[in-house]
Amino acid sequence: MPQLWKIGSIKDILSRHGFTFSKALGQNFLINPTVCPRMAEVSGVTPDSGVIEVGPGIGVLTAELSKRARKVVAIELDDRLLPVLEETLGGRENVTVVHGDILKIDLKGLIEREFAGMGVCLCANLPYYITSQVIMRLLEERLPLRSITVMVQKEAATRLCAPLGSRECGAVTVAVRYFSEPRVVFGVSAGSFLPAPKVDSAVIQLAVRERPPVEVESERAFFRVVKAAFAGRRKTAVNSLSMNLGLPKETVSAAFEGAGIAPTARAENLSMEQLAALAAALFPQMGSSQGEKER
Ligand SMILES: C[S@@+](CC[C@H](N)C(=O)[O-])C[C@H]1O[C@@H](n2cnc3c(N)ncnc32)[C@H](O)[C@@H]1O
Repeated sequence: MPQLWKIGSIKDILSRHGFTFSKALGQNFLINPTVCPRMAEVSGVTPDSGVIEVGPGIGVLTAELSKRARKVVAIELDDRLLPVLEETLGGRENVTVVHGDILKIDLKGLIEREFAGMGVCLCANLPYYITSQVIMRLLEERLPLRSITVMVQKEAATRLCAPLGSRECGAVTVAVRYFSEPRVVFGVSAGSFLPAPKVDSAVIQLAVRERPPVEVESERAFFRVVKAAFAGRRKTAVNSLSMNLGLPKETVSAAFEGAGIAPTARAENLSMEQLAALAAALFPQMGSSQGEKER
């Protein structure tokens, strides 16, 4: 097993395999030797738990996770990295590398098959082009994950962990807070990666909630309202909801009045409870979108 943390050996492995970085696959590999142990340390992984990693790259984080977990399953899309991972992680018996796409793979089945009887965490330096999609998939499917610890771009970290009511808050912030309690754990400079991206990064952690903080009759209606409210950032929430849900302004205004919300409020001023109250009031008037199923 080569000493992975040295930049020289990382470059050497990659050049021996003729590997070139793919920007399209978000390939910025960690070369700062302190980041992976720190991430693995805060990930919540224990000797009796399992961990899923998205995009192991050449396996620097995987190796740290394998020292602390009972089992690691690392899902990598780029088949060019499979022989590299065979070289770097081949000797580790508690690591399984799966060739697949995190957005398509059957994660529920994988967890049942690979981690029977274990608590499971997810820890990854995410490919940034699919940050929100990956996080929303993990949360919406209600996978039995204890926590999700991921490296994301600094701006994404701020947005995903923003408190409701702040300027950075968006529809994805509400969704993340509905399913989890998020926090920024530590910042990571752009120079910690090869190649160095243009922006800094941060590790965030989502502690998955057992129960959402508000009760909603229909999650579909709730998230349609959230998306519609935040879709017109410079408009009042009444105007955004009316326009994006195709409802008369009077209907939306009445829902605001009924919930005791000022008609001038913007989406970022609304609390989770207020968004839930609006969804409950507007739900009977909202036609269902094609192909969407009630939960
Ligand atoms: C930011 S790099 C992280 C690599 C490594 N974990 C590290 O920290 O050095 C993202 C990794 O995700 C992989 N990847 C990109 N899209 C993916 C997808 N849809 N499913 C699984 N892996 C993917 C890339 O090939 C790359 O290995």
